[in-house]
Amino acid sequence: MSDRTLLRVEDLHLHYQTRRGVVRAVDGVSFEVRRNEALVVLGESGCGKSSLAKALMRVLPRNIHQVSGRVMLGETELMALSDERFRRDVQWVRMALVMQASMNALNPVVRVGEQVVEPLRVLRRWPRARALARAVEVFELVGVSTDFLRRYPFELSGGMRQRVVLAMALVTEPELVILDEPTSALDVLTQAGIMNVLKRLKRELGTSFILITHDVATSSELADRVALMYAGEIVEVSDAAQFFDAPAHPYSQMLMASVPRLHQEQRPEPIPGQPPSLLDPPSGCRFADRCPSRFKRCAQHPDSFRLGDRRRVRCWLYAGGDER
Ligand SMILES: Nc1ncnc2c1ncn2[C@@H]1O[C@H](COP(=O)(O)OP(=O)(O)OP(=O)(O)O)[C@@H](O)[C@H]1O
Repeated sequence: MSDRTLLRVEDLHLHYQTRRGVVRAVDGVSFEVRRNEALVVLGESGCGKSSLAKALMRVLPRNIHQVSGRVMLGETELMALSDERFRRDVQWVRMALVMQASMNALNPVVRVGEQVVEPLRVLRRWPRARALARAVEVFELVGVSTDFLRRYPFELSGGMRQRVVLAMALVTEPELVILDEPTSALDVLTQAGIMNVLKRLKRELGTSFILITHDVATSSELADRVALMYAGEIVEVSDAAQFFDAPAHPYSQMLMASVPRLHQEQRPEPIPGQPPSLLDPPSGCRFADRCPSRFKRCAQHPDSFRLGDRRRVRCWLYAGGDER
């Protein structure tokens, strides 16, 4: 692992048990995040993005069928830690998660300042005054007036509540912050404000981010790297500039062609068809049914092929590269 690598995920699986069978929400996912890097995990609804975040952060529902793989945070092998050690040393300490719609999950009867310092009070046992002094710092960082520390969530707009949730994630100075659709419930202007805060945080704090989104426009704002998910797998992971300029996987190409753009002569082309069910995904390439480039070999499950230095594509078209 290069010393710039903060997180390395190898062959991560998260399968759920349901009455209808096993749902393979995360099905053999590998990627890495460097220090001070933002990786965007992009993909359509239901492809397994939130499940990936939950598996990394060990926020798991009860109906787990399988969770496996290797996750290294710095020198720490996370999957080998007991729940107790994980909670004490990693969760909210080195790695924080801003869950989807978490701005609506703030406790309505507790002042936001008290909520923001809770990780410090509970995990670090900081006295109240010291913790509140840190809250002032993080409020300034995320652009919320410190007058708001004494307010209740209902007194804040959606955008301000989202910043408060971000402040809560940052209060312990984690090395990695995972953000699951942090702007999807907000209007366009408020979304832009949050994205600007994230860009500034990345610049000023040196924190690494995993930003989960279904929205190509949002992803292009912050991304250094992009991992595109499809039906529980990562089909392409590459530098953001490469991904947006010259996407390699046929799904990446079709996704980019489906996005409306200013100054674009061609009309956006929606991708025909539907992703397969994760209950019983096809044994070959999961995108084959929708892929205009499919050929005989796509009936077999493709490996992830290396294409240049830090790019990998799960598609037989690239089988000439080094297999892994
Ligand atoms: N606890 C659970 N039990 C069974 N199936 C689940 C559970 N949680 C999620 N799923 C299923 O796992 C698959 C992946 O869901 P997940 O929420 O991770 O996707 P997503 O890409 O984050 O989508 P969205 O953006 O809509 O949340 C979906 O088919 C979903 O229905």
